[in-house]
Amino acid sequence: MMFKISNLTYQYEKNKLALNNINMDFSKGNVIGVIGSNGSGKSTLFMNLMGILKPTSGEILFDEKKIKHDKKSLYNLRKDVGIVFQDPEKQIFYSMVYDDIAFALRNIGINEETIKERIHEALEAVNGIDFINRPIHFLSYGQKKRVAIASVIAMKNKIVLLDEPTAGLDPISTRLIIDIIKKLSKNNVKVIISSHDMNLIYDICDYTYILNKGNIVEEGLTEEVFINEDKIIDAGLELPWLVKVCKNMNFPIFKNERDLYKYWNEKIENVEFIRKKSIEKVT
Ligand SMILES: Nc1ncnc2c1ncn2[C@@H]1O[C@H](COP(=O)(O)OP(=O)(O)OP(=O)(O)O)[C@@H](O)[C@H]1O
Repeated sequence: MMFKISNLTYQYEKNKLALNNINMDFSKGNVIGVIGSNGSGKSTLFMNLMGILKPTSGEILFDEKKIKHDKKSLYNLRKDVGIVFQDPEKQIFYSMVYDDIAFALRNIGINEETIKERIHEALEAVNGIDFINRPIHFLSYGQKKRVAIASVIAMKNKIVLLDEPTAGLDPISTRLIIDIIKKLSKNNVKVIISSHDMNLIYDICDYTYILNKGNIVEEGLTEEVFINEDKIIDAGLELPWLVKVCKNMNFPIFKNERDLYKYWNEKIENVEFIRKKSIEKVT
């Protein structure tokens, strides 16, 4: 059950390509990152994947079949693929949280009993069970975003697209979202994240694509795509802080903070050991 994109081009206006002949294969990772600066084409890509936009040329294969844009095909596609838009307001259809999450589930014919269970489960997962009977417009931006994520969790999609999942969120909510993404991945849901938050991508994606003005300029295992700093800078991005620190300290490049501290503490202990030994020798 996977997306494969070949030679996808998308054009909103004449003489300007929002996506220029791109190729992607989402079987290459479990949590896939798509990074790029403002206007690089990330949202356009996601809207093509959801069938909201139709490729100008090239094709998107899902499960080895070309995506079709008739009502029935899109209905089937969206049973498997869910999206959380950057702006949670875009995703709200009903005034009450419960009904809003229930909407998509009712749409695919799930019974009310199961819907109730799924809504509880999904809201628990985003730490938002308190919102269940609240009107959505009473919620803050970050709370709305969590409701939007609960909606896709409740759908039990096989693939989830997250457009800037942590933009505008405080550190606690950001950590919560990271945990949710890790949990989804553990449950074999493929997660595709678009972001210009390099730290987020470095932390959770195992495979990453870099978009620059509609072109894919780099792709690979996440640890490897950040090796070429010039390409990152050229794409209007920056290195994740961890990579920057490791690089400038001439350390090996670590994938997580814990390994860096472990390495540093061992180094310090070593230095301490040598210092003690040298004192022993002298005395
Ligand atoms: N509805 C539209 N009509 C015309 N041009 C558009 C439209 N939407 C996007 N574009 C153009 O397409 C290009 C890609 O935009 P897109 O929104 O996909 O970028 P993005 O990477 O998601 O940006 P951001 O990080 O700001 O969300 C930009 O040059 C943008 O100006």
